[in-house]
Amino acid sequence: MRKADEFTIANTPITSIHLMENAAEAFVKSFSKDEGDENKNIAVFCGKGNNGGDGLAIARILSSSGYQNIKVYVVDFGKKQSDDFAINLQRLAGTKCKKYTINSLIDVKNITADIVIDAILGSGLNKPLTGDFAKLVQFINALKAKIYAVDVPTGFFADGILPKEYNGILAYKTICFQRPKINFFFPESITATENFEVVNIGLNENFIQQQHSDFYVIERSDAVKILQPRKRFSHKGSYGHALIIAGNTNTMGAALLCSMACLHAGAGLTTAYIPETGLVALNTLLPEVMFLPRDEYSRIENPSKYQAIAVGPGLGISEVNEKLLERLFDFEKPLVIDADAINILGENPDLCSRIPKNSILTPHIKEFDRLFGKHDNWWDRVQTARKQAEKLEVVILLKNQYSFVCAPNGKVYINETGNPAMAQGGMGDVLTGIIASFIAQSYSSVDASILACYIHGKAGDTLAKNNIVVTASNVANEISHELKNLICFKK
Ligand SMILES: NC(=O)C1=CN([C@@H]2O[C@H](COP(=O)(O)OP(=O)(O)OC[C@H]3O[C@@H](n4cnc5c(N)ncnc54)[C@H](OP(=O)(O)O)[C@@H]3O)[C@@H](O)[C@H]2O)[C@@H](O)CC1
Ligand SMILES: Nc1ncnc2c1ncn2[C@@H]1O[C@H](COP(=O)(O)OP(=O)(O)O)[C@@H](O)[C@H]1O
Repeated sequence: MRKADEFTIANTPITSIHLMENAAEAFVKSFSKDEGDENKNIAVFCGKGNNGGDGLAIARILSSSGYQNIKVYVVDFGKKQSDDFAINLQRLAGTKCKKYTINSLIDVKNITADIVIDAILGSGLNKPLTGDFAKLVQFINALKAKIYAVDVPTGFFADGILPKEYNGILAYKTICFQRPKINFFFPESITATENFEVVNIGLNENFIQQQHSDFYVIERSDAVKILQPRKRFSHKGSYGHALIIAGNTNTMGAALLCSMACLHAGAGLTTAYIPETGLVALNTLLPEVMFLPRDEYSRIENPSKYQAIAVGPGLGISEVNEKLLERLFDFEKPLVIDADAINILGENPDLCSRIPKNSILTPHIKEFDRLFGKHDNWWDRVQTARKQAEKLEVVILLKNQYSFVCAPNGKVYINETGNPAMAQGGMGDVLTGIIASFIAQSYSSVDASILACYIHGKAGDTLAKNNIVVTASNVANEISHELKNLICFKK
């Protein structure tokens, strides 16, 4: 992002001070949607770098937009000021904002505020907070004001391993510029900021796109690009046959949910390879899905007739299922590997080298750590996922509120759709069914994973507009509708 700032400044008529003005305006636009009351006491804390420069410009723009009670606190603990900070300090002089300087902690004693705007340190943070900075931040957090952070909460590292003990600003919301910081996608960031919003500040988009980065946020346009319309004269054979190997006596629901999602995501044919005890439920709930009986003696006679095979949801961990997984590996055909199939691999790590290339593994955090070892932070976990995806030549879809699709070429696609209403059992089974469906329809493993993640979360988002909780079967039923909405964006 720094390079993009520099490029924009050097190659467009935009100067760095203009860019700062854009950033401040974008911040105020978002802030004033949330905080319409112009009489609240707002304290803007500004460091002396560019983050502080943003803070000064924000205070001025808020004041000229009608906010009445703005106090600006310049944090002067002996750091050098940036040029754009200095310009904005001059510009503040003509406004109604009251300005104070904090040279030491003695100066903060009587500060009170309803709202704090934190512009002390932003993306320039290069070491953990200590000394006066740490104490000041502690004081601000204790004000119990609603804190809005500018670009990054002070003390929060935008990328890299987050320190175990976070001692930075506890923001209600961070309004960040142009692109989200990678660390916002990790659960550890919830301490630093409850929410974040990305606002456009006019950085050169072409340049950002050309920059080398292994991390991409999945956008609707990506999903639209991947999704293919159903063609004239096509028939069920055109959309592939998916085999769902899932379910057990007590966990038949997993097989049903997975098959249901596979159906609604458009596979031409779906067969559930489940124990006989599931037959009645399958026929009752999903008459379109075919049945293949599974017991310890059964074999998949003709694997080549399936364009996609998913294995694992509710399968159970047993020697029989371990053998089943080994036989599947012998087919040397990409698989969608979820839940107990991953747990079986966790218990038999030697099997990993036999996973067919281009398979897709869909672990949640616990399954991931069982398979690849315990991790105590998400940054490392995602790095391991990347390494393993490259080494095993598979896609690893690490599931969470934000899921990470780690491709065999080292790229990571971050999915932003989905919400806490979806935090209920069976949701992952649905995702597996959707992926299997897309593989059956001939999408590549990476494309199928990206599209499935996006549409799964999008379905959850639509349903969460009117429901506090969204069940897995609701999501499965919504998929086809979401795909139809998406295809409408295709030119
Ligand atoms: N570029 C642009 O055009 C645009 C940039 N924008 C804005 O700029 C922000 C980045 O600004 P920035 O690079 O000036 O860094 P910033 O976060 O203000 O801090 C700098 C100072 O922090 C210090 N420091 C570091 N760690 C520390 C610690 N632990 N404890 C104490 N001090 C510490 C470090 O000093 P040092 O310790 O290295 O001597 C340095 O002096 C970005 O977040 C966005 O808000 C927008 O306006 C859009 C246009
Ligand atoms: N808070 C959330 N926000 C977004 N997605 C969520 C959230 N909670 C769960 N999900 C999604 O639901 C799925 C849960 O998967 P998993 O834990 O394997 O479920 P199960 O094993 O019950 O089927 C994942 O795709 C995950 O991304």
